[in-house]
Amino acid sequence: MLDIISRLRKTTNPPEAKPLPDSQPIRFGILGAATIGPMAIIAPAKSLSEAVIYAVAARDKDRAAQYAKKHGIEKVFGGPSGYQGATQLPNGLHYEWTMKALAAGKHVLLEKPAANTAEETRQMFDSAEKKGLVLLEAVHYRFHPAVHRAKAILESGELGPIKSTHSSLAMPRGLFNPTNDIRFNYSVGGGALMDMGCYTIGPISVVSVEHELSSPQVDRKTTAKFELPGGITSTIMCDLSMPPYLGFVPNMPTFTVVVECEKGQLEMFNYVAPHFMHSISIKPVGKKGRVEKVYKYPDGEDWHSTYRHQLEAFVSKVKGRTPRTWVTREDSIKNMEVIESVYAKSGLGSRPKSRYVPSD
Ligand SMILES: NC(=O)C1=CN([C@@H]2O[C@H](COP(=O)(O)OP(=O)(O)OC[C@H]3O[C@@H](n4cnc5c(N)ncnc54)[C@H](OP(=O)(O)O)[C@@H]3O)[C@@H](O)[C@H]2O)C=CC1
Ligand SMILES: O=C1OC[C@@H](O)[C@H](O)[C@H]1O
Repeated sequence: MLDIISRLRKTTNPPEAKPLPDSQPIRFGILGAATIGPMAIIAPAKSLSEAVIYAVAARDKDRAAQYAKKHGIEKVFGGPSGYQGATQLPNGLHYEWTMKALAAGKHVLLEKPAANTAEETRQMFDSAEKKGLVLLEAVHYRFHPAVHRAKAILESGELGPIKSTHSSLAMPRGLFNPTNDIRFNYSVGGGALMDMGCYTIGPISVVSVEHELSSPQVDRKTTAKFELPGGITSTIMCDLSMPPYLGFVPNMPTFTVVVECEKGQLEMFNYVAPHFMHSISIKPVGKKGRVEKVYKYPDGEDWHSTYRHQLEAFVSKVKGRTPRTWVTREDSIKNMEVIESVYAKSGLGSRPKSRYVPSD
């Protein structure tokens, strides 16, 4: 327990990094005075010598100014040059503001899911490639050593070939307000599948879908079954507002993946935010099981969050180095294709395409 508190404390309030003598920090401008900002980029940047949160832009300048003051950000709105972008806007605005940032010559760290459609995602990556800029969808958990370890166990053959996977991501009712949270707002790209389902899928074909709706086009909860190459089946469940157990006992958030293999099972608890706490339970058939926990890379710290590893990778890429992990153009496009295929199968349809038309 003390370990968890200590990690949490250092993750949210990390020691400040000193500038490097031979490398200029990359200056970031944040688009949106967003809730996720402090955890996803502001705190991580404090402990990275090569990143500075330099500017924040918001629709309401006063709000941006308050946010800047609270988080020690120098510029409000920022200028057209000299900093890179991080878009923390609702999903439906990712395309417009990423295209604008790329057009202004900025590298972009883009919140998940990449956009409302696969076609918009393709266009953003085309634009970034044309201009030689870095664009990364923030699928942050993929950068954490615990997730690398779980993958390595599965790839080692210890548990044999994968037969099926089941991933559940669910938040208790009351955490997000259905009347004003972006997650429940169709016009800005809401839906459980967009918000949390985007973490659960890969290059897979949907077989069946069930949704529970919070409004006519917004899935509060989605469960879907997929088929992967090699006869592997995969199910996902994502819920923005789990009803209380027995009608009154609040649920804990659920972030679990279970992988059934021919020679055993791997279950990872909290794969989305493993830096707080996680466990990887390995249960080989007929043998004693074990639990592994991996909080750090050999050259890292146990309080380095998924977001901090992600930011480090982004900065490395911008600086021309090769990051340990990357989320590719193909990953992001495929993810959106699968999300759209699930919405198509359920009849809800894709989230609305952006009306923004890029000028070049
Ligand atoms: N990586 C992660 O772990 C997480 C990622 N996310 C992702 O980050 C993004 C932002 O999420 P979160 O911080 O929770 O969102 P917020 O509710 O804080 O909204 C983010 C920003 O979006 C703008 N905004 C809010 N509502 C509207 C609206 N109705 N129309 C237009 N703009 C609006 C506001 O910009 P302004 O400040 O200009 O008013 C706001 O600051 C999403 O894409 C989400 O999927 C979210 C949580 C966790
Ligand atoms: O990590 C996350 O967990 C909760 C979600 O609602 C959020 O948007 C997501 O990114």
